[in-house]
Amino acid sequence: MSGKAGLVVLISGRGSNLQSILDACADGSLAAEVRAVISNRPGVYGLERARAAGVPALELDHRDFADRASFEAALAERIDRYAPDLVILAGFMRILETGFCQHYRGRMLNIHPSLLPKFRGTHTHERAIAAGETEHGASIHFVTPELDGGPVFAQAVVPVLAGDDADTLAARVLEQEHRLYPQAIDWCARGRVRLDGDGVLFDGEPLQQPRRLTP
Ligand SMILES: Nc1nc2c(c(=O)[nH]1)N[C@@H](CN(C=O)c1ccc(C(=O)N[C@@H](CCC(=O)O)C(=O)O)cc1)CN2
Ligand SMILES: NCC(=O)N[C@@H]1O[C@H](COP(=O)([O-])[O-])[C@@H](O)[C@H]1O
Repeated sequence: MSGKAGLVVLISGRGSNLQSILDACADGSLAAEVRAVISNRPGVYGLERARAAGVPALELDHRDFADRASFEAALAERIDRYAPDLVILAGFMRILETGFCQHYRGRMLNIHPSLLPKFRGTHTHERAIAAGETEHGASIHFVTPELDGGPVFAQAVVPVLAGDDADTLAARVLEQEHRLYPQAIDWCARGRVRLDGDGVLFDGEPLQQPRRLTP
């Protein structure tokens, strides 16, 4: 037993957040090890990142299954072969059904590119600009059946600058995502953050507001 938390990371694309997690595990700033990476989309670059790090890289194409439930049953079976302490969604672009969420309740995290509860769903950067927001950012939350509705316990904030478009804002947020996710996972890996009913305990105390990453 290495004493490190075991992670299985689910992706659907390029995997830059996966890379930040792999790098943090390698430099020791994250007390965890990535035991496997699973993508619902074949051939994505995130799988190359996993292979380059010597981590098992699996493809499970949701389009090969008759329905969402059968895909998720197969996904859970593969995840559970690695007996993870935490399941990490890192750009995993499938809505998960209740049974799957309950199976991993309290040990499945997601990163969302907005300051939840603002801008749940997709196209968050465009929507933040259109809404005239002066601040935007990313959130880490426990995954529950309610899409992007799980308890948020960590956030990173960036300014929305004059002249920003979705791409420039997304790039500014992504830079902070790469700092935020490893820190948030480390808090969970060390038992400092725990799901408590519909809330979160941080060092045993109810968390009233998400912890914000210092700039
Ligand atoms: N039950 C939950 N499932 C998921 C959550 C969650 O909080 N509860 N977080 C998402 C991540 N996510 C945003 O952060 C998100 C992912 C996917 C979608 C979506 O509309 N997916 C479509 C297909 C899109 C595609 O395949 O390109 C779908 O599943 O039909 C919205 C938000 C992960 N899942
Ligand atoms: N709704 C989920 C969602 O939009 N997640 C977002 O997808 C991107 C994945 O990038 P990556 O593959 O480079 O980590 C990240 O910006 C993440 O916040």
